Amino acid sequence: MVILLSLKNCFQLHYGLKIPAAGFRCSANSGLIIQSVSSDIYQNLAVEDWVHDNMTLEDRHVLFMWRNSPTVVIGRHQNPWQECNLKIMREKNIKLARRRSGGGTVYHDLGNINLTFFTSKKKYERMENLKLVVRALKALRPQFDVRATERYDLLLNGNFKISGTAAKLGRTVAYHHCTLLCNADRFLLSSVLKSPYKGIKSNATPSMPALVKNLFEEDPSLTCEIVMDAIAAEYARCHKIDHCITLINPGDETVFPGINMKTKELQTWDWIYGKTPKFSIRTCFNMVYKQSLLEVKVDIQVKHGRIEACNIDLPEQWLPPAMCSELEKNLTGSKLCPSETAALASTLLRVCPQNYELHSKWSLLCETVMTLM
Ligand SMILES: Nc1ncnc2c1ncn2[C@@H]1O[C@H](COP(=O)(O)OC(=O)CCCC[C@@H]2CCSS2)[C@@H](O)[C@H]1O
Repeated sequence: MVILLSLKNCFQLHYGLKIPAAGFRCSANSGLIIQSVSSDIYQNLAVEDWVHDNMTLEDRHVLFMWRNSPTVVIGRHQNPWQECNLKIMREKNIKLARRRSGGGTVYHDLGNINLTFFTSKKKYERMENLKLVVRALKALRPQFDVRATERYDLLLNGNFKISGTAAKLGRTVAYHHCTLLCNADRFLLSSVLKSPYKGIKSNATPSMPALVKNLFEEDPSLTCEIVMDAIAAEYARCHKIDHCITLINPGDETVFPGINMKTKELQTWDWIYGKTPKFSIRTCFNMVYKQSLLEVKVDIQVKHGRIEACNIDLPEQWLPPAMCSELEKNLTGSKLCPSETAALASTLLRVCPQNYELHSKWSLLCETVMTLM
């Protein structure tokens, strides 16, 4: 059963909020199932942050179900340049988000369900949650062969990953969240989760690529709504609560005071790219200029997503060293970001000697450096 309640009523009736909420009353009911009406990753991750930061969950638990428009979600300590193809993502309008939990990189679209299990830190139990999902799927289709692994993935037919897990343990509240691949675009998934950038050295958490499959490849008659309803039913049965899904709007400040600030923070360049652990790129390009081939070596140190040091090595007779140093100097301190580099390159071109050949060589060099971003 799905009901559209204002969460103000719902949370205020059922939950202890740390922040004061007018008319707050706490009922004996100990569990709640909510589903987001938004398919925006930043808003949905903000709901997780909000519940984590504002709710006291002693003896209470919440299941949050949510789906997103096409997005790549990296773990808290990951490097997006190392994990995904940022160029394809920009071309195809696929968002990039950094979540607060650790672990690897996954692809989301409306064919992927996300489940967040909130509990007190004491009651946090990833395997129990995954078993609940397995039971729900078995209740729907008893023939499904879905099992949880030691690393908390769900595998279909023993080989194919359909779910990945990550978690965040706060001081008192914890959450375990996982994906469930139902009918996501597998072609996009594999093309965006391949990094084209070579020569990256970093201590960032690497992902563990796996063979994936969609659950609906086993039974195309299923829909995400049917699956979410089955999971809600099993959650309700286990926690002895009503099988009722409360729809929430993560943009509603009257229900989630302060949530829009959280959403904004998750959208910032400084959070998504700037939180990348320090890394270096050492690579070599072959540039073609007037039918001749020349080699460029690039060595870049990146800290907080910004170029901390940069060395570009190319034949002196091709470009005056002073111009090359000018580019290095200007790149230092700037974001590892193609639009910032493009703006910087066009400013530099305006002040560079009015010589057609030098202009085109410098443009080519800037474009080449931008392919790293
Ligand atoms: N949506 C989805 N579901 C399952 N597996 C996926 C998915 N997308 C990619 N993959 C596969 O998992 C590996 C990465 O596995 P790895 O084990 O490195 O990482 C994870 O599983 C992280 C799960 C995070 C879950 C959060 C829940 C809500 S927000 S994101 C990737 O290379 C693909 O092979």
